[in-house]
Amino acid sequence: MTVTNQVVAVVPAAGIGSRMRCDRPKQYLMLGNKTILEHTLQALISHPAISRIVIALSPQDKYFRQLPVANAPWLTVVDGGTERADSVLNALHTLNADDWALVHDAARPCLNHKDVDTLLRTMNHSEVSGGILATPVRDTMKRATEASPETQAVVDKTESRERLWHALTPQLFPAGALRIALEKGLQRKLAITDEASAMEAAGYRVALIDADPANIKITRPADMPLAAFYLQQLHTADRQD
Ligand SMILES: Nc1ccn([C@@H]2O[C@H](COP(=O)(O)OP(=O)(O)OP(=O)(O)O)[C@@H](O)[C@H]2O)c(=O)n1
Ligand SMILES: C[C@](O)(CO)[C@H](O)COP(=O)(O)O
Repeated sequence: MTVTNQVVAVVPAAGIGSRMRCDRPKQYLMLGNKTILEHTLQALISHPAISRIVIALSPQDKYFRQLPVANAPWLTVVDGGTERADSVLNALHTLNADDWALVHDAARPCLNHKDVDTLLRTMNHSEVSGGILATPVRDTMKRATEASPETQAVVDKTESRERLWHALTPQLFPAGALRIALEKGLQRKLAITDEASAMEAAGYRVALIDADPANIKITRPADMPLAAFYLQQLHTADRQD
């Protein structure tokens, strides 16, 4: 794959944010003077390698059209699907097969450009088919026993954290190969929770890029003050660069 092929950002933003337990989908919660989604879109479109973003929105989304970015010329909107993978697949149908798809969660606004630069360099590595931002696990990992929501969770066993990483986003793959891998993974009813899992199931090698753990996915209420802090740190660093 050559670097002249276009890099298109794909942003799955059709979730309801149930774990955030708030009055709107979490991507529309405010962080400072913008919504989480606006911060994420800005982090992507301000990178020099990204000229277009395809965003997947819920067909019932009533918030997005109120945002100034809704009419951006570099933005294509598609319908999201039942699962995140369905939303990504719908977006991929608007890309050329030889585009590079840089898939990034709407719920991850604290993305820094240095990590994107490192990820883009995997496009030139012949021994992998793409790559993902990731961070090594730091804590001891416990597997719980089967339990009902009412019972106290107890440890079944301690899992080895040897070579164990948290997968983050963006995840970068050739759009054509990713589309086929996602279609096959969904047909096989595999648990496709990120793009890499579909590519792995299709037999591809995926690079792990050791990235800034500040690139958190805002999932639960406790993530909001942390994301606000990391965004402030990012903007301070940008002003100093
Ligand atoms: N059918 C879906 C489900 C999720 N997403 C997006 O995928 C990203 C990561 O998903 P997650 O953090 O799980 O978001 P939600 O599904 O909204 O959260 P929850 O699981 O708490 O409902 C989010 O930007 C979300 O908007 C999507 O585009 N389409
Ligand atoms: C894609 C992802 O952010 C990588 O960690 C994660 O799999 C999304 O999972 P979710 O359950 O859809 O939030």
